[in-house]
Amino acid sequence: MDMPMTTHFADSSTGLVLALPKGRILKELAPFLARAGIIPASDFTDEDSRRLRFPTNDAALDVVRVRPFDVATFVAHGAAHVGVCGADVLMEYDTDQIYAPLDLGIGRCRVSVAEQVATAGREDWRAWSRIAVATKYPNIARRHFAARGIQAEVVHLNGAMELAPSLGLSRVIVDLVQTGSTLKANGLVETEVIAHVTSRLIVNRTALKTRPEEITAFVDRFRAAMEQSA
Ligand SMILES: Nc1ncnc2c1ncn2[C@@H]1O[C@H](COP(=O)(O)OP(=O)(O)OP(=O)(O)O)[C@@H](O)[C@H]1O
Ligand SMILES: O=P(O)(O)OC[C@H]1O[C@H](OP(=O)(O)OP(=O)(O)O)[C@H](O)[C@@H]1O
Repeated sequence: MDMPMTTHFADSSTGLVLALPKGRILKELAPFLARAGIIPASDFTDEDSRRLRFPTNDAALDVVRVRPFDVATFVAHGAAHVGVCGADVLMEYDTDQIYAPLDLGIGRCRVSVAEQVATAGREDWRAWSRIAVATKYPNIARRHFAARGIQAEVVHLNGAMELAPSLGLSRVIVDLVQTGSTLKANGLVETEVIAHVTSRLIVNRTALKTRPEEITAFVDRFRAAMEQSA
């Protein structure tokens, strides 16, 4: 993703900031945090709390709770030193400022192409030079179709992609699929898997260079918590 990359580190006398995604990953992540001995302030899991930054039982670690895509933005800019996000977000964000040392094995799903059951297999769009694609992953979609010599005309949506084909907004969608029930409920069928997705622990590369002991200790703490659950 093209963006000016500014790094905003507080000096190294301040603690680390861990960016976590609100929503479904956070629920799956909770046992890992507990096993890693990270206990955020009690209102962290309170959906009604308006607080966004939370101290933890470790005076050298604060947690911030942000939208899943924004975890990558906070970590890439160094506003957070470490974070957790889906591989889908990393593929879309596509920056060398983020290092992803640990696959947490949670948030398992795939990024796929889907189309209407009614049209699937009738006209082969694979021979077309352009195709309209509804997605919240414009970069992934463009790259995927470009590799097949097809120009993706992206309709950028933030949700409810499944409505797009039946309402004439696009021919196909690129979205996350886990059980397939959302596709099925909306008359769609998965036609190609672009990538398998799990959540990753991510690290800002500059922080890894400037604060190697702290960051390595943090990654090791997470790795140990994962091994305990294996
Ligand atoms: N059905 C699913 N099964 C498993 N993992 C999923 C599924 N949907 C999303 N994920 C993973 O969880 C991450 C966050 O998805 P989630 O649906 O919680 O947020 P979102 O709807 O993308 O966020 P926002 O509120 O910003 O729109 C995704 O980036 C992906 O890695
Ligand atoms: O294959 P399934 O098991 O049906 O899961 C896939 C659905 O999960 C995600 O949506 P989510 O539930 O996160 O809602 P969202 O539209 O708010 O992202 C994704 O965008 C799909 O719509």
